[in-house]
Amino acid sequence: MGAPKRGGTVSLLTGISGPRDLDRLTPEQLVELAGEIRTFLIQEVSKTGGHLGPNLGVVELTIALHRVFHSPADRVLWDTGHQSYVHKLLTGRQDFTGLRTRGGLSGYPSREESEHDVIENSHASTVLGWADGLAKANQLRGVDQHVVAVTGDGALTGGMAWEALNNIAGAKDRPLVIVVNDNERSYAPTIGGLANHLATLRTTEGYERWLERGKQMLNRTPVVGRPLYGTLHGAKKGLKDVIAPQGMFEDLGLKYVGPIDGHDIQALESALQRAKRFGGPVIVHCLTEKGRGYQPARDDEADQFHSVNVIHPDTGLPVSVSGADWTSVFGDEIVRIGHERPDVVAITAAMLRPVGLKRFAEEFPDRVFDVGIAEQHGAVSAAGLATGGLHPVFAVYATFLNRAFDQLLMDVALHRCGVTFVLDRAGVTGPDGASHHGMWDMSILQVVPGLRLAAPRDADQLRAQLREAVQVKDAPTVLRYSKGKVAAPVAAVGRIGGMDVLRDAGTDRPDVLIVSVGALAPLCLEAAALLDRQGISATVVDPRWVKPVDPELPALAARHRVVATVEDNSRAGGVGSAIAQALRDADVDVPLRDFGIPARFLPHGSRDEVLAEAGLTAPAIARQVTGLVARQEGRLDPAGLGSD
Ligand SMILES: Cc1ncc(C[n+]2csc(CCOP(=O)(O)OP(=O)(O)O)c2C)c(N)n1
Ligand SMILES: CC(=O)[C@@H](O)[C@H](O)COP(=O)(O)O
Ligand SMILES: [Mg+2]
Repeated sequence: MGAPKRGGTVSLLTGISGPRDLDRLTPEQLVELAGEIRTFLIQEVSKTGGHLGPNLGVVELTIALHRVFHSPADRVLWDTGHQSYVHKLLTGRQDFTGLRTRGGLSGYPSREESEHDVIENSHASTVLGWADGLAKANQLRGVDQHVVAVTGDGALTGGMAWEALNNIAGAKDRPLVIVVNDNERSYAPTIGGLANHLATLRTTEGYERWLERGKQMLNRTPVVGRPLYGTLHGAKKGLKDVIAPQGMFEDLGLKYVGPIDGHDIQALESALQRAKRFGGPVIVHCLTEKGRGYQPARDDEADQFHSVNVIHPDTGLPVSVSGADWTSVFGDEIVRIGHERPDVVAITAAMLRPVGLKRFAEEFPDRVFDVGIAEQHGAVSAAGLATGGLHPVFAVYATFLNRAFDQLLMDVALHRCGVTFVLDRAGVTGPDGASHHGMWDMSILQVVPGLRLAAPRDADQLRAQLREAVQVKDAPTVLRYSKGKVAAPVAAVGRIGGMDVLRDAGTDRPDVLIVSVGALAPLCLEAAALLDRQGISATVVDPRWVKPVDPELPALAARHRVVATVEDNSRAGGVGSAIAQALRDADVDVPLRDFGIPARFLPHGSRDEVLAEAGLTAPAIARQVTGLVARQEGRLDPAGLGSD
């Protein structure tokens, strides 16, 4: 029944090896367990970093869910999954020492970790789609299984959530429990009409509590109470209409239960039991508080500790302050541009601060649009803004642009709209794992006619290319840069066409042309130095704008024996592929080796660990290039290049 806690009392949490261990706990013990979990989260996530605020907000909700529903026989699905730490604690995973690091627990559900986990994708607004599909499968196959989808209020601002709700509401006989974890925030307060409507529903909070208390009171007087409760319950609908106007969920045809105090385990269990028995789709609207029980999180106006780095548990202050990052370089430059260009406006998909638009919003409050977690809408509305005479700059994480590809292609590019997309967290990000690596943008964007794509190598280039981008009025422009600290400045030693020469080979018949994309310039220069030690001469260029391929590049390649392209993007269809095609189109027959991320899902770990696993290290590149040259010339043994 659990190991002794400090001070000799027994820890309830360590006695939980699976959800069924919750069944034997008394209501008092459940409250005590919730306290232990909060203490655990604060102590452990402070050491590793992670989604502390969201998880502090779902402690009681997760306990109630796992008491009422029997995972994995029943399926409990999490939207985005960043709030699944408590779920992990209750399903046999209590070693958080390696959270989000190589070999440690993922920061999101993971099928590899547990049979209790289903959705690994950390892109928001997908849970209702998953649940709809699972419920349809169960109905078709006659599987007796409860499906529970937990979605945040923020995730409900995503279009896919409403596509799913439209389907779910259309099937009144298909059981499905939707839990809305309403903490009124995404990072910042959730925007839009939905948030306003949820607020209206919240005001009927007294109604449910009144009903709950009435039921308890009347149940205490069975002779009179029960018939009276039945009368009252019968009057409930009319009463509710008086106290609380019909909500849109009920207008859609969904049974609505709530709002429920999301920190009252008994109220939650009562509501979930009602939902469990309901023979069709039902919404349980739970009111929770992000960061609950941890004052530094509650005081954090920005995002209530949505995602923290390593912090002091007592104060919530960061243990170390990182240097200038790509995001802040962008954030400062877009403000300068904003002062010069009144037509420039900014768009964010519920991530104003994470993408660096806080200062722009402070300086130009009327010129920044938070569209909610709605990247598709962000892209289409950008086409509208451009058509209306403005120049939108849509700042978004590279991986989240994936879902707005069609809108970028068919709304922005087809209509030749001057929209600038600024992709933060491009390339390998690291701790957030497979669905967060921004490794696809330079592949999918290759097919967009007219689009111009830049990969700045350092802060100066980011500032310069951002300015070049917002000058383009008849096509989409894209800038993409990594997560975290900005790369060390790399000066050009010359220019060929639009390409910066970063290293001259020092001979008029160099062996290797290395095409360095974006932030990997230092890595490419290091590889060139290793090659030089082998007597292999290398030119290093940074194309700056990687799409379209610089017209001078084929001729430059023709003056070398081999070409190597190096990019922090999938190899499949990336910049290397585009350059290879340009060489073929120019009849330049020079062997090309494209270095990039293999076309597979990469697990979480540090950025350097994942890049190394992808073969993106200087020794690995130099070794392979040596082999290529050797094959060309029957020269040198690549083994002489040292280890990674
Ligand atoms: C498509 C997409 N866009 C942006 C994000 C970044 N993101 C992660 S969590 C989050 C806020 C989610 O808010 P909500 O659904 O209310 O959950 P809460 O954190 O409040 O529990 C955002 C915007 C994402 N995961 N997916
Ligand atoms: C869950 C989610 O999508 C984001 O909160 C993600 O964790 C972003 O992390 P960083 O902002 O730390 O890159
Ligand atoms: Mg929320």
